Amino acid sequence: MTLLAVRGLEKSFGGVKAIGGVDLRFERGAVHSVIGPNGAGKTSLINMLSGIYRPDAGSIQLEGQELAGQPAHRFAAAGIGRTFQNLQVFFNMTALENVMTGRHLRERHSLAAALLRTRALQRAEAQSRQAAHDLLRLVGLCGQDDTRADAMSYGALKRLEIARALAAQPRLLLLDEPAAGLNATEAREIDALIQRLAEAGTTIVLVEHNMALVMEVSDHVVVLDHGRKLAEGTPHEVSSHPGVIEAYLGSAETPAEEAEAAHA
Ligand SMILES: Nc1ncnc2c1ncn2[C@@H]1O[C@H](COP(=O)(O)OP(=O)(O)OP(=O)(O)O)[C@@H](O)[C@H]1O
Repeated sequence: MTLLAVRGLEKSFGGVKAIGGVDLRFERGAVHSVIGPNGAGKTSLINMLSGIYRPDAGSIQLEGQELAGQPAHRFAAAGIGRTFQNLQVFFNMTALENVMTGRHLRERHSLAAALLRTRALQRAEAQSRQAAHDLLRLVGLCGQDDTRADAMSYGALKRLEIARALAAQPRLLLLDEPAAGLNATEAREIDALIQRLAEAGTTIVLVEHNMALVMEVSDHVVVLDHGRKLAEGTPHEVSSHPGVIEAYLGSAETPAEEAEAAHA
């Protein structure tokens, strides 16, 4: 069943058409990847899917709810979460506190409740701590609740970023290059984590240059080139698509070659 449907999406910057009329469907519980050569429009697309950029035209519907043109907090409230290439982590806070900041997106308390520290608020805080603890365990950061972010490795911070995004309990999670800068072992941990999330029912949209990860984890791959959808299908279908091979020849290795190189 379709969770997110995108129709006729367009975005230009000056004379550059970053996204030029793209239609997409993201199915519930599946892992979708968006790939393409540098400048293809991947970041522009996920910035629109998370409400950071306002599209020039087109529709973005989450289970029939129109979100195009709404502010970013509406996308979050509707159930779209995301991670960022440049980590959105508070380095002077512990891992647990970082994850709790993500959960606060969903919580609403009155000023009076906060000032009086009502029992309901204390209960909510205890639940929030427990949920953050569980998420750290889920992403493989068990035992690091009280570790300050500035003492964590880059690989651990990438997983902390995912835990922070999950704290808002998104139905659809946009992952912006979660494996960038990671070694092969750390990338495999991200691979396993994505599979666990999808099995638990979270729909994933992955933007990633690590083709080994994309080929391994995706149910469905969309290939963008010059702001347009060049191909889509299973990893096998897109990696043998002549147009995709041609698009990659000018800039980088083909998806299949990149996947092989990443495995080596
Ligand atoms: N904020 C912006 N201002 C001006 N031009 C932009 C902006 N964002 C993107 N572009 C342009 O839109 C086009 C698509 O860029 P985008 O960053 O979406 O591609 P990408 O596929 O994410 O590339 P990469 O893989 O290098 O991150 C590029 O020509 C880029 O220069």
